Amino acid sequence: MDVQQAAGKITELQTLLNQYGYEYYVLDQPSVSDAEYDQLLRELIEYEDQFPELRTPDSPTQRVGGAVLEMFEKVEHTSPMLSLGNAFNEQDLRDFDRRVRQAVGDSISYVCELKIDGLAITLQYENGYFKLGATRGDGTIGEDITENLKTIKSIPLKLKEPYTIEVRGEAFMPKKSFEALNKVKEEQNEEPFANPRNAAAGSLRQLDPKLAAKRKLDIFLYAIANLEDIGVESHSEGLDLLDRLGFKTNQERKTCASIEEVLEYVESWVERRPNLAYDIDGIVIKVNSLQQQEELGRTAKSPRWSIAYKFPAEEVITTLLNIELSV
Ligand SMILES: CC(C)(CNC(=O)c1ccc(Oc2ccccc2)cc1)c1ccc2c(N)nc(N)nc2n1
Repeated sequence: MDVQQAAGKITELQTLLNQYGYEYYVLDQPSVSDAEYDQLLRELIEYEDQFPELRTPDSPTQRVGGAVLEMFEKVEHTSPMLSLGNAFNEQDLRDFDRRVRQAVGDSISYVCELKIDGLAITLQYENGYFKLGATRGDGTIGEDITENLKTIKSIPLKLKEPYTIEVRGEAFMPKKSFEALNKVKEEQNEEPFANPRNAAAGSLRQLDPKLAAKRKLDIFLYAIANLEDIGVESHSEGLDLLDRLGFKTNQERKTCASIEEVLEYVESWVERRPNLAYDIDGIVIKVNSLQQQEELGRTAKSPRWSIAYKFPAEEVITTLLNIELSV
């Protein structure tokens, strides 16, 4: 086979495998069996080994490529990775709503999102290609963990449109992956992880990407950092754009027209939380209109247009139950 024919075959396999990977890891709607996917991937690896000049950065074979690192390089975020103020009860949420309405008037729409219990990360794309991924760090300086993030199959190596965009999200370990990992650790007499968040943090801190790849991490994206470059009017429009570009966003989000609706949404998740495939530690509420976000502004650390409602920590409930049972 000459290089022209190989180029055609490689492009066809890369496109097919990236589409199958998107359906499986982002949409959770696989259209082919694992066996068929693995067979096509083996074929692509063979072609790329024969014609290495035809290997491209977005090829699915490039996900677990990185060498073992000595350390992680520091990286300065183009815009700060802000943190969220907390609300612990209904009154805190009503106070937040009152502050918002005093500042921007009464025609408000909120977006409610699950607060995934993982690690905040940022992903930078240039003309649609994944360039760099980093941890939050102190909000201004993080660590470059690009090679480890490439092993997360739901992170696209190439977007569906050639955007230059920086997105923020939460990397996490699904509950099933956490239980399987701890089972192996116990079998090997190793210290198990206390919770999926610690397991995800430990996995992303691995200097060898091959170890990170084994940890089956996942991600939900929840913000665009360079909104001024992207022409959207609302936060929910921004999230729909992320879906269109091929990112994985959390589909449980809900646009609410009032704080009453927000309170109902929060209440509904107290019961539904145990059935989720991943841990959440709260609900994030954001003012939807970007113009109103601008008017509300931010403090040095966090936006005034968003707040995180935190569920009571579960261990507190268990402890209280134990005390009650023991008396
Ligand atoms: C709202 C924001 C803080 C992200 N937004 C930002 O980090 C951010 C960063 C610069 C911004 O604007 C600036 C641009 C340039 C300079 C300064 C600020 C605006 C928002 C946030 C934080 C944590 C979240 C979480 N755990 N779960 C969900 N679901 N959403 C979350 N959202």
